[in-house]
Amino acid sequence: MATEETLVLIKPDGVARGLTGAILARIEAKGYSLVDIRLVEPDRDVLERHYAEHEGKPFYEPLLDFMMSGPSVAIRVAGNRVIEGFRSLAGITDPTTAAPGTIRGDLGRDWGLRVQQNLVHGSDSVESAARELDIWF
Ligand SMILES: Nc1ncnc2c1ncn2[C@@H]1O[C@@H]2COP(=O)(O)O[C@H]2[C@H]1O
Repeated sequence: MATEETLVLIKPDGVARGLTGAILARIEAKGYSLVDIRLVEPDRDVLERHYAEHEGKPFYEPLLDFMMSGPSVAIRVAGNRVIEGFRSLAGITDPTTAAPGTIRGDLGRDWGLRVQQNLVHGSDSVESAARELDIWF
């Protein structure tokens, strides 16, 4: 089976809180490879493409504002079954109830804002990974 690739984003909250190193360490400790990495300040066009499926949802505009509030780190990560593996490592969307042991469960919480600041993003399928890697790299 060909090695899979996924897009991981360390979102502005993770970068601003100085958690980039801790999050990268978890990805590496799990045994995945960092293939490419860049610090990005995405414009609205990039985010509209990335979050197209969420357009019209109540959190859409707050989400785009949040994602433009500071730099993110975009990482191309490779490994066998890395798409589901990273999502397991990240934990569920809501950082308050994400399981301890996961990135969101250990390092995140709800700050009472209109958007869930949940530290990381990981592609959810082979198709999404290809599409998102093309947007960010
Ligand atoms: N119900 C929600 N309320 C606020 N923000 C949300 C909600 N659901 C998803 N999000 C945010 O929208 C993002 C969409 O995908 P992400 O994996 O980047 O992480 C999600 C959260 O940051």
